[in-house]
Amino acid sequence: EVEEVVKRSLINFLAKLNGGQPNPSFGWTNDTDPCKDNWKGVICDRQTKTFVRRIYLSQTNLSGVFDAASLCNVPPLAKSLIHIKLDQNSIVGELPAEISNCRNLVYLLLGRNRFHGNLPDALAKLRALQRLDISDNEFSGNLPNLSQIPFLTTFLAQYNELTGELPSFDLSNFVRFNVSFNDFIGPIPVVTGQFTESSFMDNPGLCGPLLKRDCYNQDDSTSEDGKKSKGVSKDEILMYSGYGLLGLVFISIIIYKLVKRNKIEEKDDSVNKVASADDDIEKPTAVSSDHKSAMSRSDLSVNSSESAMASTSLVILTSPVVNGLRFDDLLRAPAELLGRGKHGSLYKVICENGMFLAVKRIRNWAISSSEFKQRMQKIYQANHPNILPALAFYSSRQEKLLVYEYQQNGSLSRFLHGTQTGQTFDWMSRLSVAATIAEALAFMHQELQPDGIAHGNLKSSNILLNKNMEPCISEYGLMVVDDQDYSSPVNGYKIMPKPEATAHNAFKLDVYGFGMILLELLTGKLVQNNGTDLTKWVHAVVREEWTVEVFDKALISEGASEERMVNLLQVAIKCVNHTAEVRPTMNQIAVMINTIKEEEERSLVYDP
Ligand SMILES: Nc1ncnc2c1ncn2[C@@H]1O[C@H](COP(=O)(O)OP(=O)(O)OP(=O)(O)O)[C@@H](O)[C@H]1O
Repeated sequence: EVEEVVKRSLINFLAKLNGGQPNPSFGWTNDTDPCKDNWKGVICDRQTKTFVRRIYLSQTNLSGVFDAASLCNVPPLAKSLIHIKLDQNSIVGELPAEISNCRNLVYLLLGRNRFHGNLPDALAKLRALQRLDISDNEFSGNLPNLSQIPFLTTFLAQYNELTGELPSFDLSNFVRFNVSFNDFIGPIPVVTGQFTESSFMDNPGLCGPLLKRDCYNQDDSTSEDGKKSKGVSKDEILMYSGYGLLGLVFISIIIYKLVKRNKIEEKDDSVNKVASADDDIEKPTAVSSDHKSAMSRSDLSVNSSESAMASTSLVILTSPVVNGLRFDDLLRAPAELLGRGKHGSLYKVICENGMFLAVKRIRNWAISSSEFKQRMQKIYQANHPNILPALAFYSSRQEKLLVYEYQQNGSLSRFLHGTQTGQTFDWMSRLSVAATIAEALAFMHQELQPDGIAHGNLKSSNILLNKNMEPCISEYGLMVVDDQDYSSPVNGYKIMPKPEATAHNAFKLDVYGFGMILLELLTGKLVQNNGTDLTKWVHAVVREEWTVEVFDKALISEGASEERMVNLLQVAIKCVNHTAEVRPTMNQIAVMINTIKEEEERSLVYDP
């Protein structure tokens, strides 16, 4: 059931929208449940029906105020809400700054109402926002810096009284954009492709080639002799390009010298930079994760033209942690290579503010930048607490960078197989880890099924333990599973399913990977064990008869329930079935594991 506090706040929210009166015809009442009792316009998550995802109250004769605080200052609601649609009503008042606490909002549609006043600056903090419609209201003042919102693709603000300059939107990302019929001034953003004058019309102060209004001559449109000046003269262009050329030569010389010096210094320096210029010729050997090298600073690890261009193009997703971080900051920071796989390298990077980041660098991934961005957007929006979110990303044709928070407690693989930990990993903890990962994956699969985005590389080294020792799945969706990936062993697993190229099978491949993680948890054995294949071995042992031999000795000596270990083993065996089609879905798996976990919990309560 939906939490009581959420229910109360929703009822309060609707009463304010309705001019202070509760509206019984909407069915939002104290004695009913928002998710189970058909509250008008309330849509909840499909799986558990316990959290409110969308509020759709378009065209419902609402004429009160939008009390954002009663939605967004209530943490569970603020976290779960992704859509708010209130367009085509007669809502009055301002848009409160509290809206920025609903940080997972993807749609905010407020068009065709009677909102007035300034838009809160905090609106720009809605990092997940994709569609913002404030059109046909009476909003005034300047726009917040909405160009900071990485995935905004629809912005409709026509028919308001907005003033000031437009933020520097990158219109190539937009599907719909309209700021016409306002009082904006200054240059319009660079317009590519589909947008025409109609997106900007009726703003007398706007200028730019599209509007046939020259921005250079806005204030001083006539020269002394009364003729219209043509902006920058030919002579000036020649003069400036001369300076530019000279500058370029000068910079190239400096760079050449620095690179030379840097290379000499690098000879004895075992430190790896996130992007060293000669990375391509480095031998592709994996460096063990406990490789500890002396850190040193290097301020030239990428050619300057790339870094200059890139300094603006790191897309920051979660602002508070990495705000202001630039691509070239990353390249310059001291870094330690943690691993180099078939698909990319992973670096531990120390930021200037002392924060540790993990930066995944993927080269030559044949995916266009816009496709990649869309993919990141989808994953970011799915948003589950046990999926490690990327803090930022960068994409160019040659390489993609993903920035994650570094997890000091390492991976599940290290925890299970590492010798140094000295901590016991008991049965209940293993079962909880399995249940948590299963649930998180089931959630992600459900959210991302329509887009065909599976994890693609699920294994115990991609399950990280956060500071509370809870498992978090990292690198979700960084691998597009294609024919080739199926035919060659991924993850170092010996037995791989036959080539199956559909997106559907990418999800089944995750199920296989999850099954292998279960086997690791149960047996305590490494997946890649000098040719001894874990699934083959497990199958062989199991074929004989159900036997305790397969289980980790630590679990046996702890006295873990054999019955429940066998139950979990059966789930694992279903997951690693050679025929992808007969493997269960992650949702079914999550249910099975939860049942086992509940039985375990009951036994803990009742057993003396
Ligand atoms: N955010 C992170 N914090 C701490 N350690 C991490 C983080 N991400 C990955 N690691 C660890 O760094 C090591 C190297 O990671 P990397 O992703 O390169 O290796 P991999 O998962 O074995 O291979 P690949 O994912 O390329 O198939 C792994 O042991 C992994 O557990």
